[in-house]
Amino acid sequence: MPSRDSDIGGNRVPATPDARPLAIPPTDWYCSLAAAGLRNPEVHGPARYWLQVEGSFTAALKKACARSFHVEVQREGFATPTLEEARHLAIPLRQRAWIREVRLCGDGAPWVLARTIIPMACLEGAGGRLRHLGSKPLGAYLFSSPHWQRGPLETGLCRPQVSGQPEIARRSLFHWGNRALLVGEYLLPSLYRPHGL
Ligand SMILES: C=C(O[C@@H]1C=C(C(=O)O)C=C[C@H]1O)C(=O)O
Repeated sequence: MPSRDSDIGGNRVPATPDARPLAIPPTDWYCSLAAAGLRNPEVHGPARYWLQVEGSFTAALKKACARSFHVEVQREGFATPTLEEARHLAIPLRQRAWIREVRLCGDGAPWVLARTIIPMACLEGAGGRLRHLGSKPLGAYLFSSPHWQRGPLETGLCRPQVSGQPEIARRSLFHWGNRALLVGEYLLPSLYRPHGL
């Protein structure tokens, strides 16, 4: 499996010294909250609200902020998705895609890590804008377009390797005709356990 850390070129943003502990850990995906909840009861706790947000996640996070919301691009560029991601997107297994990893920050602190796989077909025509989002949230683009439709949400259970990494995640495909991109959102405990409970 290609290394996520080494093969993203293009507009790669150098990792900041504190980026490592917040890297996205390997994740198992479940089609229902109930199935994931059998393995991690936290899915049924305060994280449940965030796992079920149907509209723009960015908009929901902005509402939860007392002061400010911002997107920090960790890295983005052409790279090879994992085999599981390629299968999920039904694209050729070694085909490169535009991969974007960001931190979604509320009131100055990282709340969510997000990894988006944008296959070549999505970058054609108007989709070319997806390579130039910078710190503009992807959700603002997806939810303001009449073309993109979200598929069902899956719940992820992460296998954190270092403390402080996300433990719970969600992801879904967004479809435009026969094109699809994959958005994964990895919840940091600071989002649903704000007082470290
Ligand atoms: C898909 C959305 O976009 C959000 C913004 C992202 C980005 O800027 O890369 C990634 C995942 C999101 O949670 C959303 O707001 O629902």
